[in-house]
Amino acid sequence: MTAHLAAVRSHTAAELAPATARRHVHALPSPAELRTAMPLDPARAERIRAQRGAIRAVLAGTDPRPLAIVGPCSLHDPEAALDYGQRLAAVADRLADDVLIVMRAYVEKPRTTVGWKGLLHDPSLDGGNDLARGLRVSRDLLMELAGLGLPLATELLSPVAADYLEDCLAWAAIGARTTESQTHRELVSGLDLPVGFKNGTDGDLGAARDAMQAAACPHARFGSDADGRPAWIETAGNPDTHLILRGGRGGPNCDAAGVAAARSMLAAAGLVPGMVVDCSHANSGKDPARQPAVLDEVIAQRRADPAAIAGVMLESHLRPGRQGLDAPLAYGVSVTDGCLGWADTEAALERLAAG
Ligand SMILES: O=C[C@H](O)[C@H](O)COP(=O)(O)O
Ligand SMILES: C=C(OP(=O)(O)O)C(=O)O
Repeated sequence: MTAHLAAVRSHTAAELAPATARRHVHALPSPAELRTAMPLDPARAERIRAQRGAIRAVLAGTDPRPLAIVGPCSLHDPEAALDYGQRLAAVADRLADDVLIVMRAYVEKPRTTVGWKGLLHDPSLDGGNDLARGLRVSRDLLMELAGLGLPLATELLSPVAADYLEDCLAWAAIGARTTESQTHRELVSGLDLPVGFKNGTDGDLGAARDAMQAAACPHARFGSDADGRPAWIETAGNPDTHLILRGGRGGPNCDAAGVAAARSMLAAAGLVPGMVVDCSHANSGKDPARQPAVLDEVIAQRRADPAAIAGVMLESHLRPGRQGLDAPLAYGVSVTDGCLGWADTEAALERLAAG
């Protein structure tokens, strides 16, 4: 050991990472501690492994059913999330021969500037930002939802948080704001689950293509081990990534011409053609009432060419629309992007299954 390293080791952790005027450091349990305190039972873990395989088969085209990633823009109320999950699980069972339904269980939200960042960051929805409680509440909710038998989807925003939640997930997204991030591409390279990369908020597809190529390769990255110690992590590369068309500043990109352009880009790069269309965000102009029309356009395209689009994403909650956090909250209404209500969601999934 060099004299310099010995000197560093003689310092306490607090001395090395002091609070400053610009930051205050709070302790968290390690991923191993949280997972040991809140273990996923073996039956659920086994089912999640099978769900990952089922999603891979749809994306590879060996299962002809469409994938439907459906659920709230964000989960803010565990009771409403479980109520929603129970209804979705019943529909997923009923339509299982014709559509593979996965629940959006988003506990982290990327923001354009600032705003509520999700249950994981602020479980009390009051700006208290108790991330330690956010981890417990989020893991508890994901485990309960997984217990309903639904495959779960989330956006992986904080690479640190992924270590605490990844085992509960059947699918993950890298969002439009982070698809270009090397850190997120390296994270995906080490994940053993299918992952969708969204096109950029400007509508650029190239960043998602580059992300898929980068994530398929092995990497060496900085991270921490299960006990929270700093670690150098070697990742093997993830072959199970795909594109998510979410539209961009120029408008939607999921019409037949947009899908054809995306397919030829993927083919030129030698990437899997199975893509997902996000019927919300810029493809609906953030107007939830337009999601069914976007879905119908996707269904028509699939009818003409079943291989054109592997799946869809819908933002949906128990009740339609959205609400702010500055007034008493109505039950089952999104606190982030506007969502379809339950009746329209069920009707949309039935059309997708019939299509
Ligand atoms: O899906 C959610 C939002 O579109 C995304 O988190 C950005 O939200 P914002 O523009 O309201 O910050
Ligand atoms: C934030 C989301 O989407 P995007 O990254 O496309 O804005 C989302 O799906 O919740």
